[in-house]
Amino acid sequence: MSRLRVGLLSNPSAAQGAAHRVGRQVAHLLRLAGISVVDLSGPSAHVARARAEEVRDSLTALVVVGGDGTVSLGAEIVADSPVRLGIVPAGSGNDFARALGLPINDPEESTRALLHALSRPVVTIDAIEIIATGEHALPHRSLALGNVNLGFDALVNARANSSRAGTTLRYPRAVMRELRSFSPLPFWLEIDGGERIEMDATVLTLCSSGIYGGGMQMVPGARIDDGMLELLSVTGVGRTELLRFFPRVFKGTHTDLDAVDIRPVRELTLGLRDGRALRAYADGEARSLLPITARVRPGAVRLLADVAALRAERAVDGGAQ
Ligand SMILES: Nc1ncnc2c1ncn2[C@@H]1O[C@H](COP(=O)(O)OP(=O)(O)OP(=O)(O)O)[C@@H](O)[C@H]1O
Repeated sequence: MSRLRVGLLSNPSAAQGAAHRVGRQVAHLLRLAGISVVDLSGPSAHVARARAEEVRDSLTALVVVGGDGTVSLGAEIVADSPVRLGIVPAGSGNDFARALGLPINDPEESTRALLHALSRPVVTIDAIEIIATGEHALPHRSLALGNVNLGFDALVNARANSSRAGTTLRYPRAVMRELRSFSPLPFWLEIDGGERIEMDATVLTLCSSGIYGGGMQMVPGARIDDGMLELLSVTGVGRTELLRFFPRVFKGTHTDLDAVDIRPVRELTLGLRDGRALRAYADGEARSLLPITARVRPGAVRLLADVAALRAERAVDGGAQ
């Protein structure tokens, strides 16, 4: 038996229950490969987190089985520790896994990739720290690995998460419902500690991976390991233009439109000028109400994935298409 000890946290609610079965399969395969596996899954995210935090320092890696929400839960548990974060995509959207180029819907291939990465050099990636800064806000801090949604797509995310529609229809339906009543949001922003500026934006997203919403390539050039974030804003567009804009984001061809601006950012503080209650969403999960500060935490998470090999594979696949 190897001395490697892996904690496995599968989210029984991800992808409407499918992740639990995948978690059991991955645990079995890891054990067959001689890895000591401790199951940290729990009936709630809160219980699973407590179990994982209790044993964290005895682990080589924490493997999370679920979607983007479970990945960010895992990132919060291992951030700033030597424990590596392994990801088995088993959620509905799996956008962060897509950004990494991980195998999707293939537990055996996922396990092979984890075992391979255990013998490869450690790769670190950036995290995004989100802090509530409102005068009356309860102290709240969370981490995300993918993106923080602050505009139209935060409203869409809120609606999609509360929808009973099936996974494929949930997001497009929420887009259509939100579009009916949407008008640009009156933000104030302070970028990298600079002066306060005003911006009426439709879409406003702080990106590390740049991919969300089930494969939307919002910022195609974003990198998860460059110590920077990208602030994407879409301004000056009405509902009809926004409707035309959305299909383009799946190919990432929207970035040359005049309405779209992408700028590198390390830290962003923002709120709404009209004092409306708007909640930020990150990696598909509800976070703090605005105002918030969100900042990059360079190299905060050590990944259990051979990112270089995954990138090379993607380049070959891309070239072959
Ligand atoms: N027992 C549990 N363990 C871990 N997380 C849980 C648990 N029960 C509920 N959750 C919550 O499940 C929610 C959704 O998880 P996740 O994002 O992984 O799946 P998904 O929504 O199907 O996938 P995606 O975000 O990729 O579309 C998260 O808010 C997470 O906190």
